[in-house]
Amino acid sequence: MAPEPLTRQQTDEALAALPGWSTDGDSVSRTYSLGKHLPAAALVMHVAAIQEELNHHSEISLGYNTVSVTVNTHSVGGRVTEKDIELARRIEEIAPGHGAS
Ligand SMILES: C[C@H](O)[C@H](O)[C@H]1CNC2=NC(N)=NC(=O)C2=N1
Repeated sequence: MAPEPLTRQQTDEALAALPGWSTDGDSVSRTYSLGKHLPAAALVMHVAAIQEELNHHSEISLGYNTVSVTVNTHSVGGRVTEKDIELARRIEEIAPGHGAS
């Protein structure tokens, strides 16, 4: 069953517990800074593994020492759902271990 889109207020409330994450109303996103390129690339791989586990996938981009993640739920027409918040929470759990801030 497809998840229900969150209202903007529900999204804002969920992101209040996820510092650094923001929303434009249609997706949630965060950019992480890391010291160097390879640790940033390692974070991308770790996020990719989590995404496969959750079967929920972000747009993720790798810079020299940055990783940017943007996600919404395609199956409900590109709206924010609890699945996006769950992915954001999971990324927050592992990002500090990569030296990301
Ligand atoms: C068939 C497969 O389960 C779907 O395409 C999954 C895969 N990953 C997904 N990722 C995101 N962000 N939204 C989806 O609706 C989605 N659906």
